[in-house]
Amino acid sequence: MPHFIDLGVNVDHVATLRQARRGQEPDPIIAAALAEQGGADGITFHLREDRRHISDRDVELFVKTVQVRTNFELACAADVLAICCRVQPDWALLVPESREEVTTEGGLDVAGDTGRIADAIQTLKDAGIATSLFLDPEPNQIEAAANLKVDAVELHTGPYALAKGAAVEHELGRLADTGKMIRDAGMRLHAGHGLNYVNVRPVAAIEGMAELNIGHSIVSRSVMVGMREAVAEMRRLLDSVTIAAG
Ligand SMILES: CC(=O)[C@@H](O)[C@H](O)COP(=O)(O)O
Ligand SMILES: NCC(=O)COP(=O)(O)O
Repeated sequence: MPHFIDLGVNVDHVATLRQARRGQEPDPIIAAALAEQGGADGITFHLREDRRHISDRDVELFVKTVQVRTNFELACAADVLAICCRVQPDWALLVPESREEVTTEGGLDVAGDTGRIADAIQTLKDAGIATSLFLDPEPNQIEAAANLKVDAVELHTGPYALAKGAAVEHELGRLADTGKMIRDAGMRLHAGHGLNYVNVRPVAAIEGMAELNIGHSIVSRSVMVGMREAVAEMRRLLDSVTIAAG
């Protein structure tokens, strides 16, 4: 059966460019509108504790202006959690954060959770926000997520994106195996991190893949061809996988 994959466009790094001069442009709000015109099914944004790119102002405006799904990425930090519950995005994706990291390095350790993640999930649920966890493709993590009854798991595709040679198939296998666990547990299967125009199709072809969240590669392409076209190119790639799946 063909499956139609939602494309979530992460506009964090439009804000990275803006923050390089601490100015007003480029504006991620405008980028999000152009991404929608290019075919985005959702807009993803990560309000980090250090506010290195997306700002509180951006988040307030996204939820007022984005016409497709809003996906608010955050760590289990009380202040950001409170902002998320107040602005009411459609989705919240809990991710790990450390100040020293260049970008997200691994998935949440929900299997080793001492209650902090569970409490954050309940807070989000009480606020009526759909919940997703950013996890490594590890069976114990998926089992722990299923026990917490989250709406989706976003598999961390970073190791796949960095893999070379035979390791690529191994990483794809990990994603497919844990992807089946996620679907069997009744959760939506999402994936993201490090996906680009070259490596995306095998991940998109994983059975039951419902959504891919892609940011850095689309923003990078948009510097050359514009955001609308960069998103449209990625949209065409994902649709070609659906057609091939027939
Ligand atoms: C969880 C993930 O892979 C990204 O959505 C996250 O936003 C990466 O952090 P930066 O956007 O700060 O690189
Ligand atoms: N959750 C992954 C995401 O939103 C985008 O990650 P990347 O494509 O910027 O690596």
